[in-house]
Amino acid sequence: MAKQQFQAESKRLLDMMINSIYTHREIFLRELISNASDAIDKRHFKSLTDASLVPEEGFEIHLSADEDARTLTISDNGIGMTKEELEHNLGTIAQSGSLAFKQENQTDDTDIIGQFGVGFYASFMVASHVKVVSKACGSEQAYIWESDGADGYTIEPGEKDSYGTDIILTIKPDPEGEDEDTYSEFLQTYRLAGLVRKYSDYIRYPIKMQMPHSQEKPKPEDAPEDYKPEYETVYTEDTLNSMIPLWKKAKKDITQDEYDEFYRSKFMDYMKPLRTIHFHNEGLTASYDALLYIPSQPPFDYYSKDFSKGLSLYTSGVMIMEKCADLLPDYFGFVRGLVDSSDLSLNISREMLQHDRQLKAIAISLEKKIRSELLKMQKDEREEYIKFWNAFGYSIKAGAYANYGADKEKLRDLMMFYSAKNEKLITLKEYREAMPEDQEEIYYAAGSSTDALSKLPQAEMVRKHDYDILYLTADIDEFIISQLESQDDKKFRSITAGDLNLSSEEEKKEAEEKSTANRAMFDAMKEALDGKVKDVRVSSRLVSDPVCLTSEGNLSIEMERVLNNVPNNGNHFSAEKILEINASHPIFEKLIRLYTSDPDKLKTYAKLLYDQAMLIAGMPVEDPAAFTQAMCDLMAE
Ligand SMILES: Nc1ncnc2c1ncn2[C@@H]1O[C@H](COP(=O)(O)OP(=O)(O)OP(=O)(O)O)[C@@H](O)[C@H]1O
Repeated sequence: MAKQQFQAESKRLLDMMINSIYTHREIFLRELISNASDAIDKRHFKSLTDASLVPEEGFEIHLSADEDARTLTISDNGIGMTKEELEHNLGTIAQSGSLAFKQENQTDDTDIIGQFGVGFYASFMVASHVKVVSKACGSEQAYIWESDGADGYTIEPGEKDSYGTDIILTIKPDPEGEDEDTYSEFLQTYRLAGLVRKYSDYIRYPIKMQMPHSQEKPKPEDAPEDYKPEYETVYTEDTLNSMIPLWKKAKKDITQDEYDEFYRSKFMDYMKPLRTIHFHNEGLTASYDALLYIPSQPPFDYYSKDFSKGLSLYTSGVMIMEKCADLLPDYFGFVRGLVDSSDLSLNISREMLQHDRQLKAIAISLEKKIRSELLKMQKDEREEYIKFWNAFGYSIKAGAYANYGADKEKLRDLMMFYSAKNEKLITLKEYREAMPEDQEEIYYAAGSSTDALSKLPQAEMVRKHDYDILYLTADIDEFIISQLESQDDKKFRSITAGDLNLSSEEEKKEAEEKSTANRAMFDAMKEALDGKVKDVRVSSRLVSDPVCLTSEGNLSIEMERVLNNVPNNGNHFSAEKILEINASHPIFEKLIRLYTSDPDKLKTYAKLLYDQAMLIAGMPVEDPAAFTQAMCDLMAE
């Protein structure tokens, strides 16, 4: 048969595949074994309705290596491939028959691994020639697919006794002159057995291979007195994988490396997980094993609507749902892993599962466990927890804010905010516990960065009292804080809103008197600001800075900025702003003088002071050109 060309894109892909997708060429074996396991899963699935498809010998995968011929064969008694399937699945890279099978059969009732349609081609990283002999279940005829790599493949009729597939790799010759990085290792039984244990230990079907063992020869009857035992190599067919899924093994028998490797291969993450949570739960409605991971970073689409959360759901080691969303609340949507419960019926349909009482009970206990593990991490491994918080804190905060704060109490203790005093993230409880006796409220300031917030004029008075301030730098923070209202009886209070009650009665009285005495001047300034502020007055909170903006009412200046920045938002939000002037700053005397001598200039001063206060508050100046012009005019005087 004439050689067929891979599709043009496939050629390029194949080249990429061989040279760049995988860093370790040894993973070709994992890919081929996964394919074999998928193929058996498919036959297994079909055999549920057609008993004739159950193989007499049982489902199994076989490996055999021939060092002389330099061939490695991976055989399975799975579903096999027809001529068309060989053409379609192996002639087009990125064509996954396994994905199609799942879609056609509308089933998740299998543990099928393949989905991308690229794994098979990893063979070419180690093989110069690949031969696939396959006989599809129910077919009379077997077919042979052969290829040397990028220049194409052939398909011819062939001979095969039983259903299934043999993949025969001709292992590349070792490069001359190099003693490392050889290919021959992939012909050595111990190396192959090691790879199976490393990558494919949890494959549910036995992976068998003839393994050499050294055995003492029987002692001859006429053995001399000084007879020394002799040994010979015998071969036995061994099962290489433990088959017990990783999560079914005892925790003490699993190393962190094994957990990590399982995570990486199952969830396609090249980073190690931040935390592994493996536990068994005995429940009233359902008992289960769970193996959960907290990734070290969010997947690229985590904060988009394309992301779908969920845990794999197994019943007795068989996956019945790849991503069961109901097992995780949205705010813990970053958790990856699986749950295995033999209490769920195998025949249960997906629709039924979604409303299942057992499933709900599992979800509730999973949530509790995740929360308590996170709190444990927060307490005992703060550094790790900060990593977690930086990666997924937004998810927790959004969860606390969603649904009018329905879940906020569950999430409160997990939250962290930046403490000005400690110069690091702390919990609300920690803030509360460290509060001095005389501190009435929990202070916070919201803005774009901790640096900008530390320079807020309003912060000086709070710091003078030696009170801590939480710097809220994420857009959502202030909304959450207002939803949380208080922490252990102490209310949250923005340092830029309302009266902080931090000045003495005397100071307050003095400020009020000065405001009243200069009412006419302040009204003139307010008028010059044309509705931008609700009032101009003498400040009782400023220490050395000349001006600041504060707000009254529920909307803060920072909230105004956040809300107005929401795209396609038809409304314009406006906080009730107060321009506060420091009466002990020389500018105050100047304003008084201008009020009588040059009322027009007072207007310019009012606008400039307002713009400056806006800038300090991290807000844009409305008319930068006018602002600059007024500044320059003043400078030129
Ligand atoms: N041993 C096999 N028996 C039956 N079909 C197979 C076998 N190996 C591969 N196939 C078919 O070839 C397809 C392509 O395999 P390939 O390994 O390239 O991709 P995949 O397994 O679908 O996805 P992934 O890239 O995620 O592993 C599979 O989906 C499957 O339909």
